[in-house]
Amino acid sequence: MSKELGKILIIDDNEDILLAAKMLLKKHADFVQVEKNPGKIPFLLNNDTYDVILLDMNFSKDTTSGKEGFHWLDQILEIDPNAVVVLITAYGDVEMAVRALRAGATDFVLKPWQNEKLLATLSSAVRLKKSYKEVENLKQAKNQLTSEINKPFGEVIGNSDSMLRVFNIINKVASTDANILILGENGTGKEVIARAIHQQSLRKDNVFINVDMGSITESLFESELFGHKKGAFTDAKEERAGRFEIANEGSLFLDEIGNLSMSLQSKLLTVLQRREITRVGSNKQIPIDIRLICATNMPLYEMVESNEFRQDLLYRINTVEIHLPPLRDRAEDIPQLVDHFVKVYCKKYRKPLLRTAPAAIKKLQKYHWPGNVRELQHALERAIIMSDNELLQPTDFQFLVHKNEQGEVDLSEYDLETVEKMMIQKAISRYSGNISKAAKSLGLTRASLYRRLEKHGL
Ligand SMILES: Nc1ncnc2c1ncn2[C@@H]1O[C@H](COP(=O)(O)OP(=O)(O)OP(=O)(O)O)[C@@H](O)[C@H]1O
Repeated sequence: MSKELGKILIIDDNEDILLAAKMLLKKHADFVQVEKNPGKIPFLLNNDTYDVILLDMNFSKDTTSGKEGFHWLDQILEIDPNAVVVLITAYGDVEMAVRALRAGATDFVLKPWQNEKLLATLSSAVRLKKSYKEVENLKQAKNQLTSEINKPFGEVIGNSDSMLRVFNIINKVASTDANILILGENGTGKEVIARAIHQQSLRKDNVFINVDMGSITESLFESELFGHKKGAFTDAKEERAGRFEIANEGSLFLDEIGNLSMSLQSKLLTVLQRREITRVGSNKQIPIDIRLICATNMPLYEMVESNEFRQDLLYRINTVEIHLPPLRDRAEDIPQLVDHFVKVYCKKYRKPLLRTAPAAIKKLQKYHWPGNVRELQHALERAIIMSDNELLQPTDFQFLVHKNEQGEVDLSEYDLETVEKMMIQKAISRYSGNISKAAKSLGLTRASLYRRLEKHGL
C-alpha cells in the first residue's frame, strides 16, 4: 500500500535541512527526492511527477529577498500548473510567504519547523493534489461525455415546404435562449429537431440532456430532476445531482411533457419560474442556467381545456412552437429520407449501396406511416437486411397495410402478426400516443403493449 505522502521533491541549498527533512519524511512517503541545485528543477519535473514539492525561498549565499524562490515557483507552475508547492521560509518572512501564496504556492512552512506541523502541512497539500487530479479526471470525463451526448443524430432530412418552414424557425430561434415546444406525432423527429436547435445554439459546446418524462415515476421525479442529498431517502446512498444541474449552461430536453401528472406539473412550473432548484433533503437553492426544449405528441391545448395540463405551464414552455407534420402529409420528403437511410444501413450492414426502384418509392409515398419517420427507418433497415438484389423493389415492403378503394384496411391479405401490428398502430394513433389508454383499449397491460411495440419495431 502506498504511503500517505506519495512522492516528494525537496529543494534546498542547505544540506543539513535536506538530510533532516529526508530522515523525517521517508517514513511517511513512498519516495523522497532531495536536490541542492534548483537549476535541476526543469529536468526533474519533466522526467517525473511529484505529489508535493518543498521549495526553499533563498538559494544564493546571504540572500533573503526570496526572489529566487519566486522565480523557481514560476518555473515549476509553468511546467506543471497543477503542482503543489510548499515553500520553506525563514521566521519573520510571513509577508513574503503570503505573496508566494498569491503567486500560486499551496502553503508554506517556517524554518525551523516543528516535525508535526511539517507533516500536517504536507499531508493536506497531498490531499489537495489528489483532489486536483480528481477534478481534472472528472473534467476530462465530462468533456468526453459531452461530445458523446452531443453527437449529432446526423442530418435533419426534409425538403417539403412544411419542413423548410421548420428549418426557417430553427434558424431564427436557435441562437436565442427562448423556450421551445415541439409538437408532433410519434416518430416525426421531435428529438432530432431538439438536437438540431442545440447544435445551432450558443450552448452547443455544453451538454444536451434528454429526459423522458413519460418514463420517470412520480416518486423519483424530484430526485431525478433536481438531485438529492445523501440519506435524503432510503436509496439515496450518495449525494447526486439531478438532470437540471447536469444540464447547467447547456440545453435540457423534456420529452413527453404531456405525460406529467398535475402535481408534477406544479413542481416543474415552480422551478422554471424561480430558475433555481433545491436537491431533495437539502434547503440550499442552486441557480440553474438552462435552455429549455419540450416536446410531446399529446394535444396540450385540448388538455388545458379539460384541466389535464396547466395553462401557466404551457405558456411558460411555449415561447416558440414548432409543429412537426406527420410523414403522410409530406410525401415529398420520402425520396430524400429513403436515400439517407439506405446509405446509413448499407454502411452499417456492409452491403454495396442499394438503389430503390421508383415503383418502391411510389409505394412508400402512398402508405400512411402511423409510426412516421421512425417506421420508415425500420422498414428500410429490414428491407436492406433481407434484400438479395441491388435494387429495392415494392415487394421488399410487403408488410405495409393495403387499403381498399374506400380507404378501409383489407384484413384478408394479412397474417396474424401484421394484423396485430396494425391494431396497435391504430390504437396508438387514436389515443395520440398515450400508451396507457391505447393498452387499455386493446385489453393489454402497459408492459405487454411495450413488449409488442418492441417486437414490431414501432
Ligand atoms: N427529418 C429527419 N431526418 C432524419 N432522420 C429523422 C428525421 N426525423 C426523424 N428521423 C429519425 O426517425 C427516428 C425517430 O425520430 P425522433 O426520435 O426524433 O422522433 P420523436 O418525434 O422524438 O419520437 P417520439 O415521439 O417517439 O419520442 C430517429 O431515429 C431519427 O433519427
